[in-house]
Amino acid sequence: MKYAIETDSLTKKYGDFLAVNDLNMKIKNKSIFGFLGPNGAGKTTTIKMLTCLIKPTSGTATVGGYDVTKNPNEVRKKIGMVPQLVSLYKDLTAKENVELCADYYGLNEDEKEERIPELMELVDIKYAEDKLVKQMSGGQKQKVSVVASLIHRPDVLFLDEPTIGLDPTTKMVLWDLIAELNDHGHTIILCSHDMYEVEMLCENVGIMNLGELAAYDTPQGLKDNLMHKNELEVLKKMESLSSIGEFTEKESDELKSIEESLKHKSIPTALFDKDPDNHSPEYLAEIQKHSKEISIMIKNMNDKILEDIKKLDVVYHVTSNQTSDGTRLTIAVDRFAENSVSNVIAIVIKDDGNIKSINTRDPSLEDVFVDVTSKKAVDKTNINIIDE
Ligand SMILES: Nc1ncnc2c1ncn2[C@@H]1O[C@H](COP(=O)(O)OP(=O)(O)OP(=O)(O)O)[C@@H](O)[C@H]1O
Repeated sequence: MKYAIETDSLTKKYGDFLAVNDLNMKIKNKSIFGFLGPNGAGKTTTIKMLTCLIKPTSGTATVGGYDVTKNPNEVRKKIGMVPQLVSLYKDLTAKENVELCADYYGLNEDEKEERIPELMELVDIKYAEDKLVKQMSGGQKQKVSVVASLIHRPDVLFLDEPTIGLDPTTKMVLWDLIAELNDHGHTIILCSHDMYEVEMLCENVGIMNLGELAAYDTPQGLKDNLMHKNELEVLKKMESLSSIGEFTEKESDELKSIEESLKHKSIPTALFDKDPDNHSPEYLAEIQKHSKEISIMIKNMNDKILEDIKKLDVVYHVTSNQTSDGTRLTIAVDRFAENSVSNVIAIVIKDDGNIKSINTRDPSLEDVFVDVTSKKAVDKTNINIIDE
């Protein structure tokens, strides 16, 4: 079998609302597949159809070679699911939870005796098998969940944000585990908002947006497709007051404390870089008095630069963030358009010479995600909830 999962025009409507629209997707057997998309994109609805929790409105899907509508019981034997919110019995021990799951799948005593310790060893949770779930940490519970989901040796394992909320070390242990499970021949469907996790683990990635499969490729293939976009990052120093031209400069020892107090008010602070030791108390008092106006003036300057940059037809999008040491402009420009980068830089320099650094970088999976999902959702506030 080449594909663990194949969908054919798979569609789900909640009332009139199309949650999944005509999904055609193939997931290679024994691969790790990253399933991405913004909140509400339709991932969970798709997974629910593939795991036979809800029925498609139209279209079909096969999982492990079985049709989800015609042979749901066969599909259920082929799959395991680790939900986002761990669903274990809190008053039972880890081992008791796993045994319950084994009973659900009809394993006999010999099978239980063989598989439970084996899996507990594999995910390194055997040491805590007699601990009550309510006394376990998030990472320990997640591992018990994984053991429970694997007890019937499913071909296809669905993991819904398996590492959310875990510390970096436990995350790495789970990443190793996911790779190891894949080495053991399990196909893994990984829903995650962690781009690093997806990029590191997944052979292929599908990005859902507004109920449709908006992109599907290897992580590198997705990034290559974005190569026409070049990300330009400009870090501007805090503007000096002299560049705004409102105040005179004289010496003062109070400079640092004023700078600090302005910092706490989240107002740009490096207003003093012409000659930092050269400000009079009157001047500094004046700064404090006018700090609100000053920050508005600086914002207006930045807005003007942004407007000028946006007018260039080689620019896809611009964002501006205030950081503790200046303004960070992130500008996506057309890499292949003539002079695209230099035209943008010319505007930034002309309007404001306070440039600290300018860098370009290649697209990341996060850039791909933003690009693919930038189509905005319609207002869905009036949609009725349909119980399934
Ligand atoms: N039972 C339901 N009744 C009505 N609408 C629903 C129902 N379940 C989901 N939806 C809607 O279907 C759309 C897709 O939801 P879904 O849960 O599949 O998204 P998702 O991609 O999993 O999002 P998230 O990342 O937030 O979990 C959303 O707009 C959601 O509001």
